[in-house]
Amino acid sequence: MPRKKPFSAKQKKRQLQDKRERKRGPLEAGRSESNSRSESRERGEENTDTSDSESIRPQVRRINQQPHIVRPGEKGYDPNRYRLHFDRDSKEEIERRKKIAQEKILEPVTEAELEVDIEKIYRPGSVLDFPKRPAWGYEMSKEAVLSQEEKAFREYLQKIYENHSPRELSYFDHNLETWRQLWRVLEMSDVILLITDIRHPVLHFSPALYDYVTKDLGRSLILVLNKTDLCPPSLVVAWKHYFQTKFPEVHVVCFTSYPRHPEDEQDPSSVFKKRRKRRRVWSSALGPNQLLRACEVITAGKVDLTSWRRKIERDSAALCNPANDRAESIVDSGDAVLSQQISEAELGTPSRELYKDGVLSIGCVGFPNVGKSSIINGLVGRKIVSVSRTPGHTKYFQTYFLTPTVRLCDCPGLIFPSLVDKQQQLLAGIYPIAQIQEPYTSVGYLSCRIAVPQLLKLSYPNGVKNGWTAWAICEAWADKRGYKTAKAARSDTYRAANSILRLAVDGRLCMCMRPPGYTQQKESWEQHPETLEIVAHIQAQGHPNDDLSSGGEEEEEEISSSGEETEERDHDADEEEDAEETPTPSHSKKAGKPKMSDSNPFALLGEDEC
Ligand SMILES: Nc1nc2c(ncn2[C@@H]2O[C@H](COP(=O)(O)OP(=O)(O)OP(=O)(O)O)[C@@H](O)[C@H]2O)c(=O)[nH]1
Repeated sequence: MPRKKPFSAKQKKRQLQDKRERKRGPLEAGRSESNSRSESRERGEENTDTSDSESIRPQVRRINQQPHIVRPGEKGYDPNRYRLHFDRDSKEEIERRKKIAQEKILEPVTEAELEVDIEKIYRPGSVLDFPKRPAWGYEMSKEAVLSQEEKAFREYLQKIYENHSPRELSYFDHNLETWRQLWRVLEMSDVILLITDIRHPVLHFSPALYDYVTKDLGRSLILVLNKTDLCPPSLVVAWKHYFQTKFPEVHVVCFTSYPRHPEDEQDPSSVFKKRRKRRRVWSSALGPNQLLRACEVITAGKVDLTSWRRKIERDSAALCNPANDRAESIVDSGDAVLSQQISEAELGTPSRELYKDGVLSIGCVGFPNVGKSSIINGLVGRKIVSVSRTPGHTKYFQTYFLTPTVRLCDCPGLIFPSLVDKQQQLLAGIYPIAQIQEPYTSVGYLSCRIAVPQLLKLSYPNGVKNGWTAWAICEAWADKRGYKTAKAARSDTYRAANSILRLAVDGRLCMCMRPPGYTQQKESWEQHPETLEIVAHIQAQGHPNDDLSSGGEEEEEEISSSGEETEERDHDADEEEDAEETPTPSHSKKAGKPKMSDSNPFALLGEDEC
């Protein structure tokens, strides 16, 4: 018998990789075959001195694979087929950007460059559409429906790539399975909540989806400007007006799951503080009342929403009376939230009747990481959906009954194609940071827009005198945090870059985009009656941290070296878990004090909307 040839781990890895590539569809194979193998090598080169480069390489490859679609129960079924999937950059492109990051001295951009117009990035009416489900019916076989969808999806991608070069295109989702989730949510929802992050709302608002929902489906669309705690009230007001003017059929609601005081964002030391979210935080979300009001306007009495109103009143009473245990009050009041698995047959077609069985179905749709799951928790008043700072955490849609007449549906994050700068997308948190192929350009992009070296209190690293490059910022942050490579004990710039990007995505290094003309009219937005009213309201309610000891809603914690290390790992799913283990402090002392969470200051923005 011939002797077995030795087979190294590296060869085995290559063999598995080739096998996976063979399984991929022709479109994907054609596009990425040339650089797929070099990808891991290139990541290796990039991180030869990065201790965790080995573990990152397979992740980087994984995110770029088009999943091989096999049904549950069949051989080769891939439970991770809903993962985010984008086209990837070539090795040459990455090398080019890395060189620039090392050499180019960063210059701050003007304030006006932070302004973004949706027309420029989405080109409404162009091929930058989202894939729509081809017409189907129950008389068609499952195979026929699937193959028709696959064909339509291939054509959709082809059209985009025929009209735009990969360099000008944003990252967008190439995974048909994720779009299928959106189709299901659209088919079963009466109202669509399009959730956006207030720091980059135009990035997250697809005009194609707006048109499809309001015109083709004849449904209502509520735009949620979420995470309003991260941006000054004047900017929230300006964005609200921008969307209402451009998209007249949209209902705008402002929301935050973690209310905080505007003073906090001016405090540079807050960069070094980690906001730890505690169990009771969900009950203090700002916005449920306004969302209810928008739904009341939309349904115009066709659905009985009194159970939702009663729930909000009860939750608010429970919050004002901390002696009540929140969980008990929910169970006692019969508000246990039922999650529901929906079968294909139950979904119905887009033309299904509105408010079927007297139930209002609300579909929560949006980019990854905009806070869809957090909004669901905020509406329910407690954690029912897991939340993570890693985008793409929600993998498949799930429905929950908020009350017997209101059903919520959480959709996985979707990335619509656009022409927005990829760096802006990365800073908006669409891509798992641990899997970014080249993070330095994003650090440079951020540093041209906010004063990163000052905010992080960085000193020039050895040999740097003439100004900051993105690379030097990462080196200085690595030196400050003590990030060293395992092999050569050099400054671990790759890890430092990841750390800076995490701070940006979390909002501790906060970059906010602005609507066109905002800079010129900044003062008038700051003096806008709606802004002044909101500021006065917030100030009258006091600082939310005043009652931290009483409510246990959040706590700011200095980042320690080791603490950040835990955070650096990509396995940060379910960030609430830590907090759940932390005992909730007693809340007897300041129970009577008014809280910011008692009412939503953004409710002042409009009678029926914000
Ligand atoms: N500051 C702030 N952070 C928020 C708010 N809502 C959510 N977040 C944070 O944003 C991150 C993403 O929240 P999720 O609710 O998991 O977002 P998602 O849209 O469901 O994300 P996917 O599962 O990727 O689709 C988490 O780190 C949350 O803590 C908010 O109102 N304010």
